[in-house]
Amino acid sequence: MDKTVKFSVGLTGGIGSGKSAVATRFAALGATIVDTDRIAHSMTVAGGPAMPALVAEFGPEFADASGAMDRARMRALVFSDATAKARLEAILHPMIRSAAEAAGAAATGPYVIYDVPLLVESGSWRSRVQRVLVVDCPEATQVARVMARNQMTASQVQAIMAAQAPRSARLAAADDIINNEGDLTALDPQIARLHHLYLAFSAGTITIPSQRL
Ligand SMILES: CC(C)(COP(=O)(O)OP(=O)(O)OC[C@H]1O[C@@H](n2cnc3c(N)ncnc32)[C@H](O)[C@@H]1O)[C@@H](O)C(=O)NCCC(=O)NCCS
Ligand SMILES: Nc1ncnc2c1ncn2[C@@H]1O[C@H](COP(=O)(O)OP(=O)(O)OP(=O)(O)O)[C@@H](O)[C@H]1O
Repeated sequence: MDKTVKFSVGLTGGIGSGKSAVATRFAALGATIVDTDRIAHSMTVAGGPAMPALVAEFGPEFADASGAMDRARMRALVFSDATAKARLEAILHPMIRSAAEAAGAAATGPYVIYDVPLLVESGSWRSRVQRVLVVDCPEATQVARVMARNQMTASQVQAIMAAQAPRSARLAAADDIINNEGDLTALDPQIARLHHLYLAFSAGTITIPSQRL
């Protein structure tokens, strides 16, 4: 591994699994977090760098009156039409990847956590991180949490889950797993243990298993 590149972890999990809750806690311990959902949002605000290409591809009705992406309209389209989802991703993913890499290169923490919902689905992300950390909870818990957070119906949440890798595929790709079935306080000891492991990897006092290099 290039010594100038910081040790990096790809944090992933299905919608509503608890990635943001986990990332916030790692940040409190000093890790640098690069949140690809947040980057994606910044690309699609009014005047955002992806907006000209999105309007050209999908039409002006996919921008709201301010010029930002109409997220509800785009969500309804892409989670019922796989081709439209691929067209959206073809515009956004390269932009998200390069902004995420720039943020990672500027990291001030001892290691970097890239929060990437689609890490298992995307070969290019898997090869960019040294370690894959999966946040896991039962699918019924994901549905309940997202329904409560976003005022969505169960079938709307299930349509998004159907567009993501299955739970079994994510678990098979994991180097580390955080179980988020319980309450939020159950995260803390799991995160403390992994933080010490990642500090040791980043300091070189433990060797990273070769299959991740
Ligand atoms: C589809 C969009 C318009 C829905 O917007 P919305 O505000 O409702 O959701 P938000 O962006 O906050 O994403 C919430 C969650 O949806 C899931 N999700 C988002 N995009 C995708 C996708 N392309 N495929 C599968 N799941 C997705 C993730 O679990 C994500 O954490 C938006 O997610 C989007 O622009 N997606 C394309 C960019 C992308 O792939 N982002 C994922 C991170 S790289
Ligand atoms: N252990 C928990 N107990 C109760 N609520 C939780 C727990 N973990 C997360 N939540 C809540 O569930 C919702 C989803 O969590 P969070 O936003 O962290 O998931 P996420 O994986 O980042 O979601 P997304 O894929 O949509 O970005 C939030 O409202 C959060 O507050």
